[in-house]
Amino acid sequence: MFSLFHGLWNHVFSKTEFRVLILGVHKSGKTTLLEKLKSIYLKGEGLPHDHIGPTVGLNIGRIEDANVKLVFWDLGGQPGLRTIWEKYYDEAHAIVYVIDSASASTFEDAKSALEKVLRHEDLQEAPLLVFANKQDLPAAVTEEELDRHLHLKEFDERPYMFVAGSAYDGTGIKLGIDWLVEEMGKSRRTEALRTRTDTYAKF
Ligand SMILES: Nc1nc2c(ncn2[C@@H]2O[C@H](COP(=O)(O)OP(=O)(O)OP(=O)(O)O)[C@@H](O)[C@H]2O)c(=O)[nH]1
Ligand SMILES: [Mg+2]
Repeated sequence: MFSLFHGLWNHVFSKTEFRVLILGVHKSGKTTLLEKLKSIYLKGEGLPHDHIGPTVGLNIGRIEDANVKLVFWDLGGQPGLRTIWEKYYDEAHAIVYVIDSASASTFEDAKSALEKVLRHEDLQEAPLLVFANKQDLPAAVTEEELDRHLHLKEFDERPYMFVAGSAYDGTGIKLGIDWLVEEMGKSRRTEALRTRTDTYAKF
């Protein structure tokens, strides 16, 4: 009887947990974004910019919003490390793809790496937030210019949104996360992952 009530209690009151991959080419600002996310949602400090080096392994960040728990996986974006990304696709509910909007010379690489991510069958239907980072720099292009450059609509049907922002000053972050949480809440991918977990739980 206790376990029945316990299960019911958990079902009604526990927060849904979503796993979000933070991807993008090296130096686009993924880890800085993760630290800013933590400082905004956990109201702590987060690592100072000058303490953040290139990521080689995996950084994990956990935050809680009003109704959900979010687990972020931040991976290294150097070319030799991108093969590791796909090990995490199968379990992820959504993707945040970070682009350095002030570095036009990296756009082609960012585009082809993103195309590869979106083509992968383990990430089907995962909502995509493209974070046009470093808007605090004068050279930054707008999210519309970036959208035009990447031509995502031409090959992908999944829900996606471009948000301009800065991992330094925090602009765009809440807007992007609110959108992502809403999309994950109603996405077919979330439904598929939930069904899979329920099936495993029966065995
Ligand atoms: N001006 C500015 N610089 C930023 C911003 N976000 C990150 N940076 C800088 O960009 C550089 C790369 O930042 P990281 O967060 O290490 O980039 P990353 O994408 O995690 O890089 P890898 O781990 O190598 O893939 C650092 O010098 C950061 O301080 C931003 O919003 N504005
Ligand atoms: Mg990093």
